[in-house]
Amino acid sequence: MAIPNMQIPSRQLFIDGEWREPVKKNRLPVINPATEEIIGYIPAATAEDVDIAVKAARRALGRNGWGSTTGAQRAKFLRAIAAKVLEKRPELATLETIDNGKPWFEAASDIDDVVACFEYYADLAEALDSKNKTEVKLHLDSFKTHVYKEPLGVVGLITPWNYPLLMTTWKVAPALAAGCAAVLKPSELASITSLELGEICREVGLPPGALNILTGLGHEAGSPLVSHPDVDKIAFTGSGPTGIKIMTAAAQLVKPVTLELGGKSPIVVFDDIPNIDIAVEWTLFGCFWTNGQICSATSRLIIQDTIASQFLDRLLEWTKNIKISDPLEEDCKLGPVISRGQYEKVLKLISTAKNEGATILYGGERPQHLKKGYYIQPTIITDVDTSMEIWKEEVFGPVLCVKTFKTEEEAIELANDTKYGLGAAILSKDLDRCERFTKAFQSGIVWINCSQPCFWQPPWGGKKRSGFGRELGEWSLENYLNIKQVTQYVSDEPWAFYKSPSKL
Ligand SMILES: NC(=O)c1ccc[n+]([C@@H]2O[C@H](COP(=O)([O-])OP(=O)(O)OC[C@H]3O[C@@H](n4cnc5c(N)ncnc54)[C@H](O)[C@@H]3O)[C@@H](O)[C@H]2O)c1
Ligand SMILES: NCCCC=O
Ligand code: NA
Repeated sequence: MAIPNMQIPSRQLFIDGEWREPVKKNRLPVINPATEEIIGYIPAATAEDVDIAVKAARRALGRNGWGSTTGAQRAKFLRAIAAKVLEKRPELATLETIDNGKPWFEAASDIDDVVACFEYYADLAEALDSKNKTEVKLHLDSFKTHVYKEPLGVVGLITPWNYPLLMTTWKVAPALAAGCAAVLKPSELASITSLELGEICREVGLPPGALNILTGLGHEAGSPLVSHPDVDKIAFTGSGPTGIKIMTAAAQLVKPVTLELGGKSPIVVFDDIPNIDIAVEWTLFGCFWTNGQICSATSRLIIQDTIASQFLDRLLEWTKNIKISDPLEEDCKLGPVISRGQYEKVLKLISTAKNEGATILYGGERPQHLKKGYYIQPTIITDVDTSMEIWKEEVFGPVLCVKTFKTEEEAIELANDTKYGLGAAILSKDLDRCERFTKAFQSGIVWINCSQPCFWQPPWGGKKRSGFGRELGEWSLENYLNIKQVTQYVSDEPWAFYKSPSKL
């Protein structure tokens, strides 16, 4: 398929179903990480815009628009959004690529997941109609109790830059399916496709205020959204430090949050793997996909010592074969990281690893053939000690660190030697061993004989410093529902707790 060339559309904030200029009229530059050039501007929302958007969301819940829809009616809008996204797939993929830097074919695949997600939550929205009032059997006949599942209210959705439209969809689709009204604040480093979702919602006639999109800086737009007294919940995906700020601010209002944070996930490889090339490819994919900017990246390779030398030799051959290029080029498999800040952060982590005594087995620098753009070679670091920063800290770039082990106990200890708990992978022919590791891994996600495949039906999330709450599947719908107990006294007899005055 020919990759379309695109200029990024000039958009405003999307509030109450229309495009509106920010109150302070500020805008932020959009930078293409492959060229370091400014390719456009996005509106910069501030607290004043947040208040306007939250009021629009609240109105949407109250009037005969969004607030009184059935699940079946909401499903129609979600399916219409899915159809429009599919129609615009090539253009959205190109916009994603020039804004985020991921290879075009990866961006296109993300768009496919966006379509599937909206369709999936349309089905769940429809099913909700028969589940939003269910009886709970009691031990007494004098009462009848029902449980109502109703929209939680106005929800604030704050998303990162690594899968811009997909992370937006992971929140917007279930929130709308549940009947909430949403205010979305995408990352200022990659907001373009989220704004295009606003245009798609406008084109399909989503009732005004159901979805509002505010682009802008975290402290100028995200923070006021978290602290706004008329926002009922915050769903956040991003870094640990920001998650702590958000949780602290939300706590002042006893506001519920879900936090999908960072990770430093392990991939444990045993010497009984039936095919070394298959294992090597999963190891590469687990760390270098999405230009290495994956929350669940298995960025710590823990390899059995009996196979380590042979495995690393093969890993090197595969790594040298990765095509690093402008992400709009066919067959690009590694593009630039998102920004100059991320580029410098990743290189600093690599240089610290070297200074602490680790060996840069491969990579660690800008590719020679790419003089512009935030490109970093896929990097493999060995002779790593568990005290080193490279072992402990999330890089969020194409950097794999390696340690060997002799016994299962040692492998499990190394795997769990992290403050995070998002994903974990094990490659072994012995499925009983894989079951033992599945139980031993301190994580929310386990991959067996693979790494990273991510589907919209099962739950996604972690534990420890990777946050809490689960997205995707039916779990995500629950994030946006209020569970209400309704108990009715159905007896004609007096309650008779107090003596009736007539009997005194
Ligand atoms: N667990 C997951 O599913 C998942 C997915 C993607 C990324 N991440 C994590 O996100 C990090 C990288 O993403 P990032 O750089 O965009 O994270 P980030 O924390 O810098 O920003 C995430 C979002 O939060 C906003 N924000 C920043 N400060 C804020 C504040 N004080 N109040 C409210 N909002 C604020 C930003 O504008 C952005 O929209 C990595 O640590 C990665 O592991 C996790
Ligand atoms: N494959 C989706 C991973 C989300 C975190 O980065
Ligand atoms: Na960008």
